[in-house]
Amino acid sequence: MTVADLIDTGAVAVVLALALAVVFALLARERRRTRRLQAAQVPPTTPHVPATQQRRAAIVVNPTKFSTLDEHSLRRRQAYVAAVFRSHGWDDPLWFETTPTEPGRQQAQEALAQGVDLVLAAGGDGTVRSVAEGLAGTSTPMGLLPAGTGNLLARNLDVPHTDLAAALDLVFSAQDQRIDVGWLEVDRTGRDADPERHLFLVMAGLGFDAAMMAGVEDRLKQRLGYGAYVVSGARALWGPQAKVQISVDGSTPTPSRTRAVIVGNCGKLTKQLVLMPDAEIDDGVLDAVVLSPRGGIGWGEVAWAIATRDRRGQRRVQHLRGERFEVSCADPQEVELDGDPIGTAHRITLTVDPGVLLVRCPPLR
Ligand SMILES: Nc1ncnc2c1ncn2[C@@H]1O[C@H](COP(=O)(O)OP(=O)(O)OP(=O)(O)O)[C@@H](O)[C@H]1O
Repeated sequence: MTVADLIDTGAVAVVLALALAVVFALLARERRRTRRLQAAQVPPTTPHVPATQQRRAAIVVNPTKFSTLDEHSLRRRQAYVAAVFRSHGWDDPLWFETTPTEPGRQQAQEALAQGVDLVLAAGGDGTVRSVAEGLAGTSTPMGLLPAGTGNLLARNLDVPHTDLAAALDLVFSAQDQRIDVGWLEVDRTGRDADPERHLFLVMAGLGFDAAMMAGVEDRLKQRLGYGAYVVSGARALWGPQAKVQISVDGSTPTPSRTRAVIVGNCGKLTKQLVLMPDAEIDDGVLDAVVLSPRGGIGWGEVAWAIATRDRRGQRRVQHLRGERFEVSCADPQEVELDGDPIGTAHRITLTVDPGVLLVRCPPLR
């Protein structure tokens, strides 16, 4: 064996050793995590609370968000959640499953009819939004057990979105906060006599961001999680500008050529990425951002304005505030509701309903 062969063999051995070290470190971390989770899933002891004083929660679950769990793991998780409620002196929760046509509102209303003290939405932002439709205007609070990809409301309210035990802890330690809800009216043809009306909690809008959401394929979302939005966003960046007219609180519509009009009840996309730095979920107004980049440099300016949380706005990024936004467009544009694409429309109207939803979450500020 020559010296070169020895060096080659040595280098291969070092690389293999490093690769093995990484694999073992990852396995050890995974084992520690599993042990921690199993420890956390030991049912805690139950205090005695007379049955007549016991409170009860309902949990509205989107089963598609747990489809990777087998029947046994699903039952174990349900048993763990019930044990946590009992350990706090609550009755076993009532469980409701969503369906494609009844994604949460009806289940929340059924839970209300049964007199529950709290309704937890266990799913993504679509489930949360629909449960909120059932609870808005009532005195029953909504809690979150986030199980989606974006979990935008949970991120905005600082509710843990990757740790079931921490999200459950919050149910028993946090206070109820009043938040605003937004309403989106969708006129698909520009002449709809009876436009669809949807509640939103985070943001709704049309253009680039909606096209990006519409472009996220479910398979990619399962494989890449949040990364799927990045892939779709990269594809949607190069679409044409849309001719829109924007009216705020009844003002004369202002024409503009834009890539996106996004109206927010709150403004965070992730902890670091804040699209509307002034948006507060309990201030009784909506914030909006109008993005009008042209070409790569324009997108660079938009990215810089968002990354630096620029509040003043500039020619490519305009910030607006108001209680009622009307946006109409010459050609139909993709519309998005809390991160979910809902098809195209010629005109959307967005309004705010201040403080009508109680949410159990950390203090808002
Ligand atoms: N039992 C069910 N079977 C199939 N689809 C369902 C069922 N229940 C609800 N859905 C659909 O799930 C969607 C709502 O999903 P959800 O909001 O929980 O996650 P998401 O919006 O996909 O979240 P994310 O994008 O963050 O993962 C709705 O389109 C609803 O019709």
